[in-house]
Amino acid sequence: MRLEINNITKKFKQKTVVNSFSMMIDTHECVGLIGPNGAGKSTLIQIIADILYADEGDILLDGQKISAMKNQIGYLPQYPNFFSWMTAFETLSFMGTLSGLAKHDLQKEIPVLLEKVGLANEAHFHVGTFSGGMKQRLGIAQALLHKPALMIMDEPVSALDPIGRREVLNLLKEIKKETTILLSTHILSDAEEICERFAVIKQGHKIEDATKLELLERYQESAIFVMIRQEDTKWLARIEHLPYVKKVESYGDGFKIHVHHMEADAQKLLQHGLDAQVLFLKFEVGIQESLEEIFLQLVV
Ligand SMILES: Nc1ncnc2c1ncn2[C@@H]1O[C@H](COP(=O)(O)OP(=O)(O)OP(=O)(O)O)[C@@H](O)[C@H]1O
Repeated sequence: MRLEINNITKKFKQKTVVNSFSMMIDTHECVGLIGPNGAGKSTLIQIIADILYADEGDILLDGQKISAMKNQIGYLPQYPNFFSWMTAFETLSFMGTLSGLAKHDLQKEIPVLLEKVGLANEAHFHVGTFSGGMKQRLGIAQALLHKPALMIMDEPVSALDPIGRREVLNLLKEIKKETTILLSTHILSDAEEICERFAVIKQGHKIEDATKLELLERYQESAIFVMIRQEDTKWLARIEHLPYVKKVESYGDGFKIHVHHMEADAQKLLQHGLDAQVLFLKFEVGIQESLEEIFLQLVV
């Protein structure tokens, strides 16, 4: 399976909310579409799910227009809508029939799916009695009914409480073993738990598309973290004027020393400190930012 998102642009009146967005997703990838509120995630997701038309560009699945490949896609909207008076079983049966699945296949498949999403014991309970997490798991079951090759989910966990969030994230970890996933979220830690790759969208533009490792490497700061004794802090005033030191600042329990060329300058700095009889309690080369910090730098 290969999903190609080619130069998608979407305008609402004069406002461009998705701007020449391109990306490729291959089988068994789990990609997080990350962006702040209003970045254009839902709009893009709906275009991929063929619910909304793009003004420009096209979406191809295995080289075919998405409209001809809809049966390969499972879509979970941001706010799935259910009839509260139907049971979970009836809901899946109703939705399955609407999407053209045969009744006898549904009778066999629905119990398997309810088991998979952890709702086997609630199969005959009314959806109106379900928690947010249970409804979202039912939504996932519905999206999986026709065994899609690609699952597209719009903010699947953002609105849930911690328990519901945990239930759904655990379920997604299982589903990703057999299905390709694209999910949108404005909460990076949700995507971080299940996705290996992140596409960052800001004001409709794709501003980053990288794996976790690539992001961490790309945004690693050229800085050295040192912890020294109080009596050695006068050394910091001396190094501020060295040509290879850009800036010295307080950082946590110690100091961050920004340099030009991390490894070479770290050697020089260490030597300089040792010559000045500084006792280093900690000397760390390269300060690793968290993904959250990188994301904030990108979108703010
Ligand atoms: N039908 C519409 N008509 C006019 N403007 C719209 C419409 N749908 C979305 N927008 C606007 O497009 C922009 C992007 O909205 P979108 O819902 O795609 O963002 P999002 O990244 O999913 O945000 P959120 O996380 O808040 O759902 C917003 O400014 C929104 O107000």
